[in-house]
Amino acid sequence: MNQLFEALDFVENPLYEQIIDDIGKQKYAIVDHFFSTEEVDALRASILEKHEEDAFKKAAIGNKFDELIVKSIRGDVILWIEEAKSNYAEGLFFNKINDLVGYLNKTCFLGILHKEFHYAIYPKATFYKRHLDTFKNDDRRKLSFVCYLNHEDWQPENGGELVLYLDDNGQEVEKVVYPFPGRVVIFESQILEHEVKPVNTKRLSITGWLKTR
Ligand SMILES: O=C(O)CCC(=O)C(=O)O
Ligand SMILES: [Fe+2]
Repeated sequence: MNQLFEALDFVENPLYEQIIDDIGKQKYAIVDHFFSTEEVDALRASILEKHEEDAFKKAAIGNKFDELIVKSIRGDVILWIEEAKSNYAEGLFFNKINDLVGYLNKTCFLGILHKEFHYAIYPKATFYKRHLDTFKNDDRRKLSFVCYLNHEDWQPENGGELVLYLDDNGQEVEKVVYPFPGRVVIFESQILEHEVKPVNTKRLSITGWLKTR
């Protein structure tokens, strides 16, 4: 009887189904307005407030690299977000993430047990060179998740495009994604190489990973 109720509990979500379909077919999904204008505004206020508090650290790659080398690879500054200490805006963020993860786990058997997210600010003239999001000897990151917190009037000329390097029957194809506010990009961490092109204006985002262990 309990099992029956659990089955009845499941409501198909067309947006999530589209995401699952897209990732299955093309290794990535792009969803515009995943976060509402109100949610993006709240998260933007939060990222900027925390930046002012100087809580951001220069993004580091692994931990042994020389700072100069790091800078030549990536120039963003990041701040990890702790769900347990969420403010109002972060609470809205995690509500949506947890709903999506619950759905993925119910329908795709992905076994996402952990997640990690950080704010990222790319100051003018910074970038993140082409890379894969998985570390050597660590394959726990399954899906990469990026959500943009830029202003409503963000223009393509501001730069900072995310470029996904796709494989089209052995041919490399570039998929250019503009960091428009509310837009979310989800992709297979172990498969898709990608980069962030140099920005001409400060670029705001949350990046994270859904992990198996
Ligand atoms: O901000 C983006 O569009 C991608 C960021 C990224 O690739 C990373 O933080 O690993
Ligand atoms: Fe990345």
